[in-house]
Amino acid sequence: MANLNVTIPKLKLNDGKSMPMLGYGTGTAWYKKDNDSKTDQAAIDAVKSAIKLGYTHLDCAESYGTETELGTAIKESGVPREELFVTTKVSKDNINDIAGAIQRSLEKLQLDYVDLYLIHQPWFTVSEAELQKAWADMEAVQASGLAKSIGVSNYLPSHLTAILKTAKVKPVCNQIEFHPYLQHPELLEFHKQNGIATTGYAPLTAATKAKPGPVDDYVGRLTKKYAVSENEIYLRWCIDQDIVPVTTSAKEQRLSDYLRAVTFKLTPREIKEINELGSQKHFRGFWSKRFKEDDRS
Ligand SMILES: NC(=O)C1=CN([C@@H]2O[C@H](COP(=O)(O)OP(=O)(O)OC[C@H]3O[C@@H](n4cnc5c(N)ncnc54)[C@H](O)[C@@H]3O)[C@@H](O)[C@H]2O)C=CC1
Ligand SMILES: O=CCc1c[nH]c2ccccc12
Repeated sequence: MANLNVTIPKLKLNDGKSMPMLGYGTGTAWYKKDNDSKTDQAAIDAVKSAIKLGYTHLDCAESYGTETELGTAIKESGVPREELFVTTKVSKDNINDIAGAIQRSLEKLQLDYVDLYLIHQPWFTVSEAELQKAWADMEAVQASGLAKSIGVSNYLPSHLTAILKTAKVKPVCNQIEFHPYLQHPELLEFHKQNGIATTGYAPLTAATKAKPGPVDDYVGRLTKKYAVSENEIYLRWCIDQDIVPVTTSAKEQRLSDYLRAVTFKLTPREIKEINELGSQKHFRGFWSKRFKEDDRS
């Protein structure tokens, strides 16, 4: 397998830290843990392959049940801690004990700190005051040094507006589902106005879950032009818009292929064409019951 020896570019965050612009996720369809107390060797091996290939941005969450495996993989990889960017997320079960949740996550991860700590979803804190309290608890985690940066996931403009009213520290990012069939133009504009970076999960949806679709033919032509697969076009389409895609696979070949996304650049016209074609279809693969049917933000 070709090790491309690529350099993954970094995105500067609003707190001065930097995030590698291609993430490797550990909470996905390929990995389903049937017993939370058992360590899964396949998951450890998959993360180690990713790190060996050059992935440094590693995305996790306490809900995934993979923090122990991620921690073991990091340790066994031998890569110095400071070369990695590790994210985990607090789950709804622990939203009233964020201080305890980060400690437990760090223990499983065998780390002294995470680079990024996120609130996984907003809807369990229904009132504005509860959203604000949870965010203040995140700020305390950052002040304690256990998370270098703090952010949110699956937040809508209304949730962000609520926390920004009382925030001492702005979220560095909002991790949202992002692909041509879920482009969130208003939310992205809100992020831009407030200096909040966008991290995009499920970036390969148009190729893996939402076919056939209006972008298929055009993206097919781009695969020939750039001699890459559809997956890399979708990853590059994110990166070229300063959106950090978080993808995954247990297959080493696929992980190696994804890295080609940092070896070429789409033109502004190609990005615009994918945006326009993609807007003709709406598809949400995650949390659809939590978002209102008509909510595309
Ligand atoms: N914050 C949140 O609420 C969420 C965060 N995430 C994070 O994002 C990460 C990536 O999410 P995904 O939806 O998996 O991203 P994705 O859209 O990049 O899909 C990756 C999946 O597609 C498969 N795939 C790639 N090419 C394929 C092909 N040609 N044929 C068939 N399958 C193919 C891969 O094997 C892998 O299972 C997660 O591991 C997690 O860390 C994911 C969902 C929600
Ligand atoms: O965060 C994204 C969705 C997801 C993937 N695996 C799990 C496990 C438990 C909660 C959520 C998720």
